Amino acid sequence: MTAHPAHPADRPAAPRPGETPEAAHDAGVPGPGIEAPLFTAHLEESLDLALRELAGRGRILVGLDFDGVLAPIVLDPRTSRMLPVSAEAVAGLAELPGVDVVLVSGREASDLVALAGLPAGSRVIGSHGAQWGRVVDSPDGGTTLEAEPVGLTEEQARLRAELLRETEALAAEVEGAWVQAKPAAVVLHTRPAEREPGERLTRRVLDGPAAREGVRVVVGKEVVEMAVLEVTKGDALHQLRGALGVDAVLYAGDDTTDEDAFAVLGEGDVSIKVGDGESGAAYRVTDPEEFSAVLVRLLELRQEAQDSHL
Ligand SMILES: O=P(O)(O)OC[C@H]1O[C@H](O[C@H]2O[C@H](CO)[C@@H](O)[C@H](O)[C@H]2O)[C@H](O)[C@@H](O)[C@@H]1O
Repeated sequence: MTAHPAHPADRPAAPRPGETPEAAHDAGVPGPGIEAPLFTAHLEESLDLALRELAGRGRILVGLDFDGVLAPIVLDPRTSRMLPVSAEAVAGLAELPGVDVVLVSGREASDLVALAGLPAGSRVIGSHGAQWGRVVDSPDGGTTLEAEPVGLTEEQARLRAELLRETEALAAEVEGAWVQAKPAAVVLHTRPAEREPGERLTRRVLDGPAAREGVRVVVGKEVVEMAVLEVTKGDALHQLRGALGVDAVLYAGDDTTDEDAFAVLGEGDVSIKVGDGESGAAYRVTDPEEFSAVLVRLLELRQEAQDSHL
């Protein structure tokens, strides 16, 4: 597998001209404590170099989208699971000194924590930036989420209730389509529906409830998110990096909402688009499997950088 630079013009997912196996680094080599991935990925040299530079910085923030990045896309979001290699690499990174890990997702923070099994100390930003939380040790020996509830004004709560009612009424007409209620948003899911009825339904929802004043609309992968709060993953990531005072950030995402996060990154940061589609990210990998090799490589490089400072 090969990682490719992403570009606003959406470069095709083909091997780099002239790339040789010698030029590529074996990113499938596991770091200490990580079992060998079932595949060997060759990260593009420029991505490998960027990861090496990032790993050598003082304090770093690793920001990760969940669906389509850590967990492959599936029909039913309740059955999503992180790839085991990614889960181990994320846990390993979270335990290293000077590394902050944050999951940044459209999902609810509690949902993320339940699905991701993150170690204590990890952070979560759910609902596209509306919910901030932290995984902490719980008295029973496990972990739990510590998070502020999402606060809506009366007007926002009313709008959310109306969006839910209207969207559910429209979705009921299309087999397979369903509606997810989130603390600050309503989401239409069309992945399980037939393609044409699903697309017609998406248009009806965009022209109907989504067009209401005060609704922030994001069209993602077979989803239409209608939020009643003005938040973005980019604002949240920017705010968190400032609060932590980190020296550099890695952010990886696969969907439209992740573009806001890529946009707030700068020199010395690393942005990675996972999968197809236009992107402002600097690098691209093909899928969550290939991205797991990026995480393993970052873990390995950070451990190396740490050892060399001993
Ligand atoms: O920001 P993300 O972590 O990427 O979350 C965005 C949405 O992800 C989920 O939906 C997506 O993944 C589902 C499971 O693979 C898939 O069935 C759906 O079609 C995808 O759009 C989640 O269900 C949404 O709530 C998130 O907003």
